[in-house]
Amino acid sequence: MSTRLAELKDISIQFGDRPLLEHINMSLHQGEIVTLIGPNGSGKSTLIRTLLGLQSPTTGDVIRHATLRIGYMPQKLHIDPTLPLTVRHFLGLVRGVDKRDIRPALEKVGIPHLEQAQVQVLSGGETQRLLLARALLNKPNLLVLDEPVQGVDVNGQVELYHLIASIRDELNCGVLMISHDLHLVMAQTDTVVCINQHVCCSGSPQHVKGHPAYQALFGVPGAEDSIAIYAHSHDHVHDDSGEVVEEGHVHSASCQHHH
Ligand SMILES: Nc1ncnc2c1ncn2[C@@H]1O[C@H](COP(=O)(O)OP(=O)(O)OP(=O)(O)O)[C@@H](O)[C@H]1O
Repeated sequence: MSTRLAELKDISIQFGDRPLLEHINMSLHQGEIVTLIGPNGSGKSTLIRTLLGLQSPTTGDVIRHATLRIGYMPQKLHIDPTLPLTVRHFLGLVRGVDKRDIRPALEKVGIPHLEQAQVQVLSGGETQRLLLARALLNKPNLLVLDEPVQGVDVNGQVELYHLIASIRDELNCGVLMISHDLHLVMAQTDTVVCINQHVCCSGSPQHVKGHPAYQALFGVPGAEDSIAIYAHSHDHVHDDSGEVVEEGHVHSASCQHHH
């Protein structure tokens, strides 16, 4: 059994009187890649922010192992476009960074040739690699990646997921990441957690892909017409057969949370 790094225990989050997350349980281990998947606005980033301590849960606990060191890759790079800033300088801004670690981090993510490039001119894929390099500078044992393949074409996404898996192999770190495409990420993930307010289903990618709750949200593989990942409207919820339920969440035997 690998070392447990962190645990989310019965996390619920409410904004005003709107419940966003309900009774989420999740564990993160050394050497394991966990992928969070769920519709837009389902609370994935909020859950990650809760793990990071940036968001307080309404109820529930975040348990962090004493040795936990998180390397966080945010969803977006916010940089003033008029500010001249090289890749090397950008990484040098990380608090407590040892400048000797910059070059190896860039090598690890495959962009050492961009050390002197301006960050504003990087392509989508290069920008994501830079953010990944920054997350690695802290010598983390848990990488937390909020949509690491954002703004990258399909081939680039596959490459990035391979890169993340090879970094996991090399560092034996844990990884928690958000993805929008189970099919692209499934070869490089150990565990998938599908959330839509609560944990709809979780387990191996194969298990989740075949689960009715996943299929209700993302469509049945092969039935192209029913795939509606981005067109999905969330003013309603589904039960596990995919039926639309007007109000509230309907519990069923496949729900993996406490009733
Ligand atoms: N501090 C906050 N106060 C009020 N509402 C918030 C707060 N933080 C997040 N929300 C709301 O919670 C919802 C979920 O946001 P979140 O970014 O966690 O979803 P997500 O699953 O990561 O979405 P996406 O896939 O679109 O990135 C959004 O409607 C957001 O506006």
